[in-house]
Amino acid sequence: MANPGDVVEILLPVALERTYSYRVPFGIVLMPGDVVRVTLGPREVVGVVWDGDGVLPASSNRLKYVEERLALPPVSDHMRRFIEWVANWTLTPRGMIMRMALRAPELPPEKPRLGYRYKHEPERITPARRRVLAHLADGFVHEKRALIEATGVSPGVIDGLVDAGAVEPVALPPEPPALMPDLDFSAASLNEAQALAATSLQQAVSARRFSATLLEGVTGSGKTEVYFEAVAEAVRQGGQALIMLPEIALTNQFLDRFAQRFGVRPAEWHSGVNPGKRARLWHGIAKGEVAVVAGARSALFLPFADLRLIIVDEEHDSAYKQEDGPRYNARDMAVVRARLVDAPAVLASATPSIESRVNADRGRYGHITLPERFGGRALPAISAIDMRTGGPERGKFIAPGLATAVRQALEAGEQALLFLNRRGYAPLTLCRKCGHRFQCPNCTAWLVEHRFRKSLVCHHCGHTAPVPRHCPSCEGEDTLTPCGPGVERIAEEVAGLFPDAHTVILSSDIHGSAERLKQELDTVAKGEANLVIGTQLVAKGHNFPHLTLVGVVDADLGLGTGDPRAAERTFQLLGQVTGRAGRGDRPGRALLQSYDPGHPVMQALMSGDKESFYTREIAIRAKAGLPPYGRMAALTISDEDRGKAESFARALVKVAPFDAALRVLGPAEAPIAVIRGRHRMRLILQAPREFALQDYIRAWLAAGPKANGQLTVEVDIDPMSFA
Ligand SMILES: Nc1ncnc2c1ncn2[C@@H]1O[C@H](COP(=O)(O)OP(=O)(O)OP(=O)(O)O)[C@@H](O)[C@H]1O
Ligand SMILES: [Zn+2]
Repeated sequence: MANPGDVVEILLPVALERTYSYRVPFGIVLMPGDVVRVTLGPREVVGVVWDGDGVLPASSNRLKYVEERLALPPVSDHMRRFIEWVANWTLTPRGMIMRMALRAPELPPEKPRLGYRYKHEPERITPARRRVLAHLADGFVHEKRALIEATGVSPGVIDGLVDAGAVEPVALPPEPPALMPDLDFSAASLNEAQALAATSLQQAVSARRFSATLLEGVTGSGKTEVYFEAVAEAVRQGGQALIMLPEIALTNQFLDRFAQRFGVRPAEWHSGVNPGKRARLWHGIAKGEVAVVAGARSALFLPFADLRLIIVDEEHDSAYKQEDGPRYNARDMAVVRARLVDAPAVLASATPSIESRVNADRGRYGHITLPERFGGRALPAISAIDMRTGGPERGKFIAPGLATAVRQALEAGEQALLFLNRRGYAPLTLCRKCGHRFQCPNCTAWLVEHRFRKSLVCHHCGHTAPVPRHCPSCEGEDTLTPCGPGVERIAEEVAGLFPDAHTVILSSDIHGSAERLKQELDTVAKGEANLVIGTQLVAKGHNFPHLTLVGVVDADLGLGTGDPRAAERTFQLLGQVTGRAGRGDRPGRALLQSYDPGHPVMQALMSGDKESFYTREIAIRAKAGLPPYGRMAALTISDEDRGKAESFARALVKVAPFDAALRVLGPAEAPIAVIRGRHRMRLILQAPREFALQDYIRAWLAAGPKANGQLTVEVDIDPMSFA
């Protein structure tokens, strides 16, 4: 506790490691975690009273005073430790992490909600007044907005009725930020395996201590139903639960399923929630009034008053890794947060990450499996179309075998999905006459043609240019040719093959808004569209009951990338997308178009022998010392001037402290050598599992050359993307 005149340490939202000393003014007492406003140079900033730092001697009498303590819930002890943990892990200044935890605290002044009640007939009556009075005739209090909507009158009409004393205004209590789930609304009757799994998770919640459990169940086995019961347990005990989802999976479908179980939707937390709503939720969560939050990565930093369970659904999803700002993996940080609050974490997936599988195999995580689909439904039968022998004619991308299967599905009144993880029309455009290729002026990347938008787009910096009529290099007319397919080109081919199908394309760039995309997903779920063409966003967690056929247009797409997780990712993505088939009454099947159907990933998918895939992949990782058997970090040094970036990277490598256990690879140009005009040099660090990688990097960077000008050094611990 700090009294007036005392010196306190304040953590400020700036990119510096240290805290700042201020003096406590008269009239207030400060505790660690209190949120305060202070001046920093010419600025006013919001900071948090921090503990544990060396306090400056009270004699330094030039210290400024804290301006005021804000009327916000203090940042809890848990949250402060979590902030320290994430900062330390990602090598990010603590203040920048703290900022994420204080993201939406400014509560807009609560607008008084007014309602109206009928009192007596006015002396003067008009048709508009009559409509209002008729609506109020039920004797209940009606909210102004709802009343206006229902009657179509202007607000003045209501005000007039109030002035005439005919209608009485009533103050309504503020709307709650989220409705309380009804635990007994409609519990699913679980099958035996599900019930066992649910009981075990409920016990973990009741134990009130940290545990981590991998909930591994095949697609359609009912993982969601099972973890809902654990959520119910946390709420039954008066606590809160957080369900984390890859952002795109926060669909109406998920929210509706929650509502089917609990009567209301959960509170949603992601970038699309409007600021007013966010602020009210944030405060409701801090007060413990919001019981269940379904959220994306950033939900980890919410100020839960009494968090008793964290679910990470689709835990293997690389969308959990934040790739800019502090580079953290929300799945891993969820486990950390659970440990700090002594609560269980449940990681759910049909195709777990190798990391989580190894943790489960070693007994560090609990392991619950659901080996079968719910309701006796079979997993889809998966087979390959060998593109070397059974491929389509030149310039086409759908093999005759796949076209036939689609036709059969459509004729049977079923739904088919063609999956290609590539947005746009064509990934490369070139001139047939002179060979000119369209490249982004800011990046080492080809421009992707987007035919719907009639433009060439860079997927790295967003650069957009109209598709020209002439080749800019040789002036040739109509010589430009698209190379390779994106989903739009598949849609074009499909339109020729199946002109009568009701086709939708699901791709993140087409729908404009998340709301529109949610609507499109709903039309698919309802079976209104019978032919779906989609990128990876259709793969994640959706339940399309009418879907019986999945065709993977290019199953080899993710394999040749040199990324140590290429095989794992491909296995997960294809396992996920093929798992959309046959979830309803009719059995499903999937066809993989591949030039290498003998590849272990294709073989594992076709045989359904998931275990042999994991065994093999884990052995490869162990042998090569790759994660999770070894640790990795990537340093990206970038500058507008290539020479500067390169000489800085070389200078850095020269001063790397020697350690026999550590390997420093590079510097080498990053695979995408230039992004947004910045040249990127890459260093990769490989170390044994127990190596204190963060400490090493911290010491190294502190001793190394100082970044100046606009040169930046980005550190990525456990990198997921090597682009
Ligand atoms: N006990 C149950 N009673 C009724 N319906 C169930 C039950 N268990 C699962 N289902 C239904 O089976 C379907 C698949 O369940 P769910 O989506 O929970 O599976 P999942 O394992 O999460 O799948 P995925 O990994 O593919 O996302 C859903 O429509 C769900 O409502
Ligand atoms: Zn670009």
